[in-house]
This record gives sequence, C-alpha cells and structure tokens, in this order.
Amino acid sequence: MSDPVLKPDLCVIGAGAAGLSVASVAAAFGVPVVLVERGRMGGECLNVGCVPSKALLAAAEAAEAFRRASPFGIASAKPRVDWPRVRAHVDHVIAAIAPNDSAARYGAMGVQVIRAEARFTDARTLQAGDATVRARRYVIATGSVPAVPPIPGLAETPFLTNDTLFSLPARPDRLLILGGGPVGVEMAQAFRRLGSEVVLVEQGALLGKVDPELTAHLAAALERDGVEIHAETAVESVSSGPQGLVLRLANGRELTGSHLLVATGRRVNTEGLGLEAAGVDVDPSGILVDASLRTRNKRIYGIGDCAGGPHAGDRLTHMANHHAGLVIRNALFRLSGKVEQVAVPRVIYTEPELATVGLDEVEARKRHKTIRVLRWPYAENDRAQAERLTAGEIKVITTASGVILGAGIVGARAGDLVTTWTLAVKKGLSVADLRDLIVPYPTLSEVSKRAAVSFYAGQTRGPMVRRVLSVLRAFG
Ligand SMILES: Cc1cc2nc3c(=O)[nH]c(=O)nc-3n(C[C@H](O)[C@H](O)[C@H](O)COP(=O)(O)OP(=O)(O)OC[C@H]3O[C@@H](n4cnc5c(N)ncnc54)[C@H](O)[C@@H]3O)c2cc1C
Ligand SMILES: NC(=O)c1ccc[n+]([C@@H]2O[C@H](COP(=O)([O-])OP(=O)(O)OC[C@H]3O[C@@H](n4cnc5c(N)ncnc54)[C@H](O)[C@@H]3O)[C@@H](O)[C@H]2O)c1
Repeated sequence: MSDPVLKPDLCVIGAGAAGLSVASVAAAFGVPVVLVERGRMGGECLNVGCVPSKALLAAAEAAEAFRRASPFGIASAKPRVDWPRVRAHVDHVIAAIAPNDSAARYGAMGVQVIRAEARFTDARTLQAGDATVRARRYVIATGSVPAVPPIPGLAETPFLTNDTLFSLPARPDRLLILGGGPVGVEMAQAFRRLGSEVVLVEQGALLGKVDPELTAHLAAALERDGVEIHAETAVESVSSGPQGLVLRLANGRELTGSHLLVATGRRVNTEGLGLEAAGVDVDPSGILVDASLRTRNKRIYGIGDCAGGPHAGDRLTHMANHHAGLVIRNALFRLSGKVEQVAVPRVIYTEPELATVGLDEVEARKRHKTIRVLRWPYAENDRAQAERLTAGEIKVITTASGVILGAGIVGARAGDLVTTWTLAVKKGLSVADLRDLIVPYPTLSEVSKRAAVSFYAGQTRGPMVRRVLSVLRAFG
C-alpha cells in the first residue's frame, strides 16, 4: 500500500538555521509541520559554517595568548599546536550544539521530520523520498553552496572549501586562500595563528563591502600576524606540480602553497528542487522573493541563504532567523512585514573584531545633505588599557541633529558592542539617548558612550552655553 499523502499546514525544506527556526516556532503554536532535510540537521552554520569557524578562531586566540603574554608579566612562549586536538575541540563544540538541531528534538516538538531529498512535482505537491506532501504553505530554506570561479586549471586542482576545511586530517603547511570576504579573512587569521603560513589573494579590496577606514585596521592586524595579503590581484590560472599548488597572478607573479581554500562567495542551492514545476522563479542571486519573502507562487516562501533578489538581504544566520520570523508572521498570522534592510549588524570575528550596522559614511552622504562623523579610540578606554586591547576605534555616523544613522567598530568585542547601535538605528535614537545612558565602568561599552558624547564637543566652550551658565549662576 502506498503511503498516504501528508497534508500539513506548513512544509519546510531544509533544516538549517532558517528552516529550523520556522519549524520550531510553528510547532510551538501547535501548527502541523513537515520538515524535509536531505543532509545533516543544522545545515551549514552548525556543521561547516559559523560554529566550526568560530571554534577554530577561539583555538587560534588561545594560541595567540601564549605569544602575547609578556606585557602582562608572564613569559611568552611559542605555542605547541596539536592539530588532532584542535580538530577534536571543533568537533566537540559542534557535538555540544547538535542536540538542539536534532531530528529527535524536533520530533519531540511535534515536527514530522523526513530525511530525504525534496522535489516539487507541481505548484501544490512535493515528493520527499516515499512521502508525498500537499501542504497549505511551503517554505524553501535550502541554503547555498560554495561558488567556484571559472579560473583555468582550478577544476583539475584539488582544493578546499568550507565543506572540507574543518575535517582536514593535518594542518596545512602553507595555505593559499582565494577570496578576501568574511570566510577568507577569518580563516586566514585562524590558520596563521595556529601555525600555517597563509597567503590570501583577493581580486578587489579586502572585505570590499566594508568602510575601508575600518578594514585598514584589520588588514594591518592580519599582516602583523604574518598573513601575506595580495589585494586587487587577479589570478590567471591554477595548477599543481612537484612544488605543490601554484597560483599564477595577472601581474606575472606565482604563489605556491600546500593547500588551497576557495572562499569566493556562494551559489544558491536549488538544483533538483523542481522550482519550474512549482512556479518559483530563480536567478543567479537566488530564489526571487518579494519584501515579505513570497515567491511568484504565493503559497511558497524563500528564506535564508537561498533567497535572492533585491529584498532578501545578506547571507547570515541572524538574517535567516529574521526571515523565519517574518514568514511566521505572514504565513501563520497573516500579518504583513518586510525584510529589515538597514538595522542589520554584520560582524567579522577576527581579532580585532569588525562590526558594522546601518549606513556607512559614503551611503549616509548620498542620502543626507549634512552628516556628522563621531569617533572614539579604544586607547582612550580604561578597560581596553587594562586588558591591553587598545587597538581600534568606533566611528559613528549621525544626522546634523544627532540622529544615529550607522556605526562601525573595529576592536575587541565589537560584535557585542554593535547591539547598542543596532537598537539605536532600528529605533531612530539620537546621541542624546546614549549620552543619558548609564554605562558600567570600566567596560568597553564606554567607547560607545564616549563617541556619542563627542557630538557635543566644542559646545562646552560655546558662547551661548557660557551665557546660560552665567545667568544661572546669578541665582545662587
Ligand atoms: C565558513 C562560514 C562561516 C560563517 N560564519 C557565519 C557567522 O559567523 N555568522 C553568520 O551570521 N553567518 C555565518 N555564515 C553564514 C551562515 O552559515 C549562513 O547564512 C546560514 O547557515 C544559512 O542558513 P540556511 O538555513 O539558509 O541554509 P543552510 O544552513 O545551508 O541549510 C540548508 C539546508 O537545506 C538542505 N537542503 C538543500 N536542498 C535540499 C533538498 N532538495 N531537500 C532537502 N533538503 C535540502 C541542506 O542539506 C541544508 O541542510 C558562515 C558561512 C560560512 C561558509
Ligand atoms: N562573520 C560572518 O558573519 C561570516 C563569516 C563567514 C561567512 N559569512 C557569510 O558566508 C557567505 C560566504 O562568505 P565568503 O567570504 O565566501 O563570500 P563573499 O561573497 O562575502 O566574499 C567573497 C570574496 O571573494 C572575492 N573573489 C571572488 N572571486 C574571486 C577570484 N576569482 N579571485 C580572488 N577573489 C575573488 C570577492 O571579491 C569577495 O571579496 C557570505 O554571505 C558571508 O556573509 C559570514
């Protein structure tokens, strides 16, 4: 007897950050949900993305602490890196988090989890292994895969991507990295600090989407670590020979290495999904969605990394979660909502961290006639001095009247500090709101407050203020 057709309210395809968030919230509201996953539960972030990369960076920071101990009065030492144990640490962190994303946990929540490849057969029907699903609404959350550039010789050369990097049996002696985006930059620092030689090649500017004033701090830190950076450099061909892997650059130089990591961006993961049968449009940017994440087929949403077009926003785990929240509002409660475009924090988890939110200086100048740029250096912060974390600065962009438009922070724990500014941008707060905030001493958060207060610099000497003070003084 063939299996009956499943008729849930919601069918979610993909159990990564995006799909899991939708499924868990829908199940919490008692909505019947089917979740289809063909690979590992947890998707990219848990298995080959955020979690292993941050665990590796943490190991790298631990190694670096040995080298940086001497200013604290503790003898510095060359750390002995035991690669199998570093790998075990990364695997341990993944294993510690994995139960949260497991099929067993989702089953217990009431989600019907199907471990199979999903494919639409028409606009209302999906096949997943033996199961046929006719759901009221579908959510496609199939993520992305590494995009490999068409460089001559690359396809014939063994190379790594984030899918294979975290299971390397041995530490690379000399790692060539193609791509200076978040993956390339974070992994350059991690592997360098863990003892590999690292050479990074980027065709444009390092972290090209970020304010170059801020990335300059990070580039300098990477170079201090010993990462060899070739920005604005095109690679003409790749080959492997007796001396290892060779990148031939357009400027005539050759770079050699033992391993090559390709970190040149992502390609949407929609092959074999039957999108044409489903009436869903896709282009190279991803599944085309409107501002509420609906596809051309109004019963089907596209969320997370697989969503494309002008409305989807960045490929980040917190954006995947944000998308999931919008779909819940829209599909379950019939409430409208749009993808957030401005109050979106972005963080590079290197040392120093680099975090941005809202408009940068260039974008703000395009949209506003007059802006103010406020800055505060980490070196002027007592906690930063105590911890010897004095490298970095905060740069805040406001309107002429002090409304906060955006902020960029390069320095220790920037990824945590940026939340205050995200709230400010989201709620349209002004520097006066931060000026009046009590911030604990001594914390790095004071960097944020000092930047906000610097808006008023000069006013203490203003003739108007002085006049008001002298009038008030007359009253005793
Ligand atoms: C090295 C690295 C580090 C990163 N670090 C960060 C970070 O620090 N912070 C951050 O915010 N973001 C980070 N990201 C980005 C983040 O990992 C992604 O934005 C996020 O994981 C996307 O989640 P998703 O659910 O959209 O997709 P995915 O996690 O890719 O999930 C998609 C799932 O769909 C499944 N699937 C695909 N097709 C089918 C099908 N036909 N049938 C059934 N199942 C299917 C896949 O197997 C997969 O499990 C990083 C990315 C990388 C590569
Ligand atoms: N901390 C974080 O939030 C974090 C960390 C890692 C990854 N991610 C996300 O994962 C996704 C993938 O990151 P990514 O760094 O691979 O992609 P990306 O698209 O952000 O950056 C890729 C970089 O590779 C360069 N490039 C492309 N082709 C090249 C070539 N032929 N030669 C040299 N350089 C080339 C591009 O100019 C670009 O700078 C992104 O969406 C990113 O936001 C986020």
